[in-house]
Amino acid sequence: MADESRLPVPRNMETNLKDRACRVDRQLSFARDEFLRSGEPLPTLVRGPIQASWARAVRLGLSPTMTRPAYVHCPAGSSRLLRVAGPVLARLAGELSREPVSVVMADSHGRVQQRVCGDGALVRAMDVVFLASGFSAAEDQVGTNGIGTTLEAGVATLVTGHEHFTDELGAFSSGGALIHHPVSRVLIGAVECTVLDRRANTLLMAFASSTAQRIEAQLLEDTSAHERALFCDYLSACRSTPGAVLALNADVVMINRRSQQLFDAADQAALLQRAGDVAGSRSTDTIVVDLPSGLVARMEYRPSYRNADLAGGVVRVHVQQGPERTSHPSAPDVGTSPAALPGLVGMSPIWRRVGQDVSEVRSRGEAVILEGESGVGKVTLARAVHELHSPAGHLRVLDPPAPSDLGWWLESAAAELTEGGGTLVLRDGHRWPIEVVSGLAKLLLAQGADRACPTGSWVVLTLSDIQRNPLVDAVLVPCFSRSIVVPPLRHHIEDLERLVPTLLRRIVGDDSLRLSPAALRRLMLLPWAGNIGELHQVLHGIVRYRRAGVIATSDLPPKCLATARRQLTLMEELQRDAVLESLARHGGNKQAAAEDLGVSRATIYRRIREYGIPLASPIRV
Ligand SMILES: Nc1ncnc2c1ncn2[C@@H]1O[C@H](COP(=O)(O)OP(=O)(O)OP(=O)(O)O)[C@@H](O)[C@H]1O
Repeated sequence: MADESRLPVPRNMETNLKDRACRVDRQLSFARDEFLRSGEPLPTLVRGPIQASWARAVRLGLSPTMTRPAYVHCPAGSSRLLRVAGPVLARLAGELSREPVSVVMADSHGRVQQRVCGDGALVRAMDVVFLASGFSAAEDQVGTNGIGTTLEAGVATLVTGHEHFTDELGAFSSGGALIHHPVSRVLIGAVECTVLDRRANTLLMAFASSTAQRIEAQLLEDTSAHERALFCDYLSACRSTPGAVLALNADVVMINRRSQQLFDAADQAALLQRAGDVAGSRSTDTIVVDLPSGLVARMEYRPSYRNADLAGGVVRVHVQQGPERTSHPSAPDVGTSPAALPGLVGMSPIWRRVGQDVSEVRSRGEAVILEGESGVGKVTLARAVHELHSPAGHLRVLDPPAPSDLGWWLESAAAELTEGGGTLVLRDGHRWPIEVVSGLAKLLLAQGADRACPTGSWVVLTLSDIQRNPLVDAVLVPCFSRSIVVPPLRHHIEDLERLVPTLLRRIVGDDSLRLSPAALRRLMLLPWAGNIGELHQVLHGIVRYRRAGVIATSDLPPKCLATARRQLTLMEELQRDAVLESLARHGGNKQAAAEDLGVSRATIYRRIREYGIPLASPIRV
């Protein structure tokens, strides 16, 4: 029998098909322009999933003209998905070597991990629109497209021609399919088949789906081997250790009976969280953890391998110290650390160490840079060290100057430097204008403040370790002999137990308001990107509603109820808050929240899991 796909298409039929496809694409182009102008989709011309995707792009403020998306270099073998799917994609590359079609695979965040394509023209066209390894194809970066929209909608999606949100992608059509972990069914990526053709072609989706299935089958084989290797290491640790043992990787967690006997549920959760933080590491590590119950535990982490691949990690846990601290809300905030830095709260080893380092630098009179994220307590630390060493001395904190105050600011700095005997804190140097940076560098060099300070004035410059100012790095940093990093709150989260009562007392003025142990445990799970400053703001917000009694978990603001395991980007925080607010509006109904946000129920569940949004807790806005 003749192969029908090879039969010639009659000429006039081919022309009719082409005409029809061009007409449909012109209509789509018109509908997209109308949508961008009026914000109203034309439902008869635009399919529902595409309308929802356009609406999301507009909500995120994306431009219909493509800008360079985020880029993260992903070397070969750098992720498990890449390593396992590699052979599948290599086989496909062979099969497709003469076809004008490409296969693109991305991780669950939409970052392109690999692209295979044997057609030179298509490769060049994809390079122009950044559809290449390392670049993000997430919907929040490039709008509607085969990968991003499939991930966002949580279902296989076809995007053709002007259904793409950006003009530049309008020449392509692509079908995307999801890749799930074959055991846990967690979403781990997406695969897209792309052609340089505006005409819809559902075969693209079928091809993408079958590629995703091939990758999942390969993952299943790999998973069993990894988990067997991890299990062997776990058993051998259990046999050689009488104490608690945990083993984990991204998919499984094993915990022995001894762990359950030694630790209560909150301590186990804290141990697992800490273990999760180190579990991706290839080197052994030992960390000391203050647990919510007051126990102090030492965790010894050892990576577990299958051949050269990391299969997970095994952690042996030893209890170092029994509960010793009071959880009474009025734990004193002065003199609590052995270094006895006045007004400085925190007993964790890392916090005491930084206090000691700054204090030693002050003893030698050396000018110092305190570097760290916003709100970590750089100025508070400088103030405390000043109080300890020269309580009668004079302390001046100079905030970044307003443009009209540059002259005044430099004069004040010069006066402080010459007066001597006190402390000058120059705050947030990364935000200073050029005149101040160079003016201050001259002053410091002239005053001899580059090394031990002859005048006795102790100079402290605070800098962000994230927002760098190249001029400050080049001109001002060399004027200081020491630089000390002040750790983010998440690195000494155990100090929260003392910080919260202190900050509440500062805000309310007495001890009438305290935090319940459950609410404290919840706060200890948060990443605190804005650090102690953010904690202060959150407590301030709560005090507006409750001025006395006990703050329960339900009194915490929605963002504190979500517990993502990693630091979220600004965009992710916006997405998390949108889900939280929508769930609150719809009484926790996920279907209604999904419809409200124009995403699938699967996406809502994925976000809930990824951003740690609690399902059982009451959510209020
Ligand atoms: N160890 C601490 N003990 C008590 N309060 C603290 C501590 N660290 C910080 N705070 C409080 O947290 C808030 C932020 O601290 P601070 O202004 O010192 O941070 P910073 O790192 O200098 O901030 P920025 O980077 O924004 O200049 C202040 O309200 C401060 O009182």
